[in-house]
This record gives sequence, structure tokens and C-alpha cells, in this order.
Amino acid sequence: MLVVRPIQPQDYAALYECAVESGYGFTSLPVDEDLLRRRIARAQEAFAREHVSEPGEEGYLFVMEDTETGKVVGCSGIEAAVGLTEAFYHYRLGKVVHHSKSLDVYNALETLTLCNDYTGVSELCTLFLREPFRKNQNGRVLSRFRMLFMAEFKERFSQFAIAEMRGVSDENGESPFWGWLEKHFFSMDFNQADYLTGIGEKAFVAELMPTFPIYVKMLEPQAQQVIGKVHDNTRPALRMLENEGFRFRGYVDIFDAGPTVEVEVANIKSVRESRRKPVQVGPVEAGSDVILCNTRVADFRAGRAQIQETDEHIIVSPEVAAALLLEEGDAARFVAL
Ligand SMILES: NC(=[NH2+])NCCC[C@H](N)C(=O)O
Repeated sequence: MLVVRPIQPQDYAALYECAVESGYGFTSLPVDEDLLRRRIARAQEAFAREHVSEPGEEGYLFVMEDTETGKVVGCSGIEAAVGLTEAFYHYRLGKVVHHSKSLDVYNALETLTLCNDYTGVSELCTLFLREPFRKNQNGRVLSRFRMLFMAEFKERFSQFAIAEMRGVSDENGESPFWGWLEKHFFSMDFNQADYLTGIGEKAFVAELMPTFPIYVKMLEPQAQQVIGKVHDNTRPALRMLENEGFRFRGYVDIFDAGPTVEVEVANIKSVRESRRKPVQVGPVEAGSDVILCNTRVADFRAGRAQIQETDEHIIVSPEVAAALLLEEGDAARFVAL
């Protein structure tokens, strides 16, 4: 069975492999020993914190483990609130109208304005599933169990959540939007800039990023074309989030112009449709396929399971109960797969 659980220090080697496999442009998993170890330590602190009444510095990071082999097959995270200790940046697509009645000229123009509008918002991040496991809806489980975690522990998250989607770049990591920034402002390549933000060194953004609004029309056509567009590999993830209710509201990444999608947490489909019932352990007949989790923080477990639902309970098999650390009478939360 594939079980999702909080990351542990002994998962370091597996997380490092995920970072290597995820390649260029995957900002939150840079190949950097220090950063990855800090990430694990931060997650441990977050899961260890028992009484959290509002979102803060917590960075929850989970791994998916194949219980048959003990191997980590992927990871997935939630930042409780971004931008609280360091600025968190976006470009906001806006409009200005230049109009002269006397001359009978009217021009509506798109602009990009640097902003920190998502400060304090929760972020779904760091979803990576290793290639051989990209089947049987494992990716959906690895993304959507987070909605169950947020539904169960509402007080730990902001009212709103975002996800930053990877923008357009080619197989060498060349991004048309970055190309324009590089030429006029940064003089370093995309991978280097992405890596620096990934390891948390963002001072250069404040120093070098164009802070005055930019007229989109003045960008090179190749750069204009990719604003708000996702990388081909990211299309399925975007579709899944859109099904959950996430929407593009005109915020794009400052480097590759990939879209950021947002949602009110209470309106996420899997949050609204998830339910919580006490567990009975026993044989499951004619069960339905769900994502199921226990309701603990430090000992959180989630996975795909067959359950049978009665008015008062859900029945789970002894194997599932053991894998998800559920005992007879414990509360469990679930949502249809
Ligand atoms: N693709 C990137 N690395 N973009 C830069 C990081 C953007 C992110 N919103 C932040 O402020 O941390």
C-alpha cells in the first residue's frame, strides 16, 4: 500500500533523489543538501507543534511510502502562510486605459505590476511523484490528501490557498519570459535565479527586479505569449486543481510568468465533500474507493482505501487500519477518489 506520512530525517536520501529527478524549474526542490535538511527539520517542527491557533511559519512536508518496499515514491507539501518573514512576490496582470476624448484615441493596455498580494496565504507546494509511480491515480492521492489535512486542521491554515504552477520553459530550462528579464535586468540564467530563490536567497529579487509597472505590449512577443501559460508537464496538475475549485485571478510568477491559482479553503471541493466518521475494523464488502486519513498531526497517515460506509461508521480492513494507524472507534476523514 502507498501511505502518506510526515517526512522524517531518515528520508533525507530519498528527498535528495526526488530533488535530482525533479530537474530544472522545480523551484521548491533544489539540489542543495543544507536546504533539504532544513526543510525536513522545519516540517518536523510543524508536525510537532500541538496547539496552533493560526497559520505561521509551519512548512508541512509529507512523503508517500510504498509499505511493501519501504521506499519513498514522492513528496507533497503545504506552507501554512507564505511571505511572513521574507517578501513573497508575484506579478499582477492589470489594465490601464489611455484615453483622449479630444483626439479620439482610446488604448486599453495590459500591465504587469510587482506585488506581495498573497502574503499570509497558505500554499500547496513541492508535489513530486517518481516516474514509475505515475499511474493508478497515485498523483491525485498525493495532491488531494492535502485537502483532507486542511479540512481537518482548519485553524492551521489561512482562509485562502494558492498553488504556483510551473510556467513555460524548454528542455534546456530556457524560459521566454525570463529571457526578457535576463537581457534587461538580471544578467544570469533562469536556472541560477530559480535555484537562488529555491534556497531562500531572494535579496537579489528586491535589488534587481523591475519594480515599475511594465506594459505587456513592450515585452518581446515570445515573452508576451507565455504569460499565464503552464509547462506541458504541469497541465494535468492544473486541471486537477481547477476541478477542486482553484482559479486563475491574474497573478503570475515573476520569473517564468506561470499562473498562480487561488481558492478559498472552505470552498475546495474535497474539503467540502470530505466527511468524518468513527472507524470499525473488519472485512470490507462492496466497498467504495476513497482517500482516507486519520485525524492526528504528528502521526498523520493517509492513503487510498476501500471502505464500506454505514450511517454511523466506516468499516476498514485490518490492513488499512494498521497502515493508517487507525483503531476501532478512532475518527477518520475521507473523500471519494
Ligand atoms: N520561479 C521562481 N523561482 N520564481 C521566484 C519565486 C517566486 C515566489 N512567489 C517567491 O516569492 O518566493
